[in-house]
Amino acid sequence: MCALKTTPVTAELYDYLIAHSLPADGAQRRLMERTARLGPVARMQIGPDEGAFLTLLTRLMGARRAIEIGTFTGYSALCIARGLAPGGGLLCCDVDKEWGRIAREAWTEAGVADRIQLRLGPALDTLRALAPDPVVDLAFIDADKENYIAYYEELLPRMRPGGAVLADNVLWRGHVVAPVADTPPAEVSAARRARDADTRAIREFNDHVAADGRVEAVILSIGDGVTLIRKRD
Ligand SMILES: C[S@@+](CC[C@H](N)C(=O)[O-])C[C@H]1O[C@@H](n2cnc3c(N)ncnc32)[C@H](O)[C@@H]1O
Repeated sequence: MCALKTTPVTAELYDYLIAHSLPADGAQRRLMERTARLGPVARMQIGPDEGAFLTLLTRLMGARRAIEIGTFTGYSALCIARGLAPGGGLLCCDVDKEWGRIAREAWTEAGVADRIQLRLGPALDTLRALAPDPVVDLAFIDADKENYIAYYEELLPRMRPGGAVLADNVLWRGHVVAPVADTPPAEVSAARRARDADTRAIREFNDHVAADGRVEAVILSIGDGVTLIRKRD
């Protein structure tokens, strides 16, 4: 085991790091408030710290072509769009029309709607329909966990050398290191079975990326864990 060098984040420390990071603008704050009113499902939205990270990384890379898998009400997309180079564009993939409506309203309010295209439908279909050319600068995977490897395998050939794929929830609230039964007892609830299936999918994804010689990657303990994956030159 390695010596633990990561500072555990308390609620107070979390507020502190948000207060000392690139602040959310008015449109981003209003979208977070609008999403919070949806109830427990709002948990799916990334936090403002991860949002600031997405904006800065997009800007640092000078990204012009970006893809997002899993858009929900549009917050992470807004963060990426905010960092795009002039003339850049973001293709968003999701299946939910109502959340897409909220996202489009927020993007319009933020003045970035002209940079974002939302495709409603299974993201794998959307990705497979894209040209195979390696032109994408940045991709963000944050949708159904069982398809993470499939999304990654569709995205990677389309990334430019040096391009970055980011994957969210790779620590899965710590379940990646918790025991998961391969054949759960009959009394285990459907919710628990779904969570275990997602845990297995995330573990397989993490193993897949770590063993992939085409890329170099680091897992960052931001939010629920984000892997930053760079396609080798
Ligand atoms: C965790 S949420 C995304 C949160 C978003 N990135 C944010 O920070 O606000 C996951 C999203 O993936 C979408 N999703 C689930 N399965 C999908 C699929 N097969 N194709 C496209 N989107 C899917 C869901 O509708 C949901 O909006």
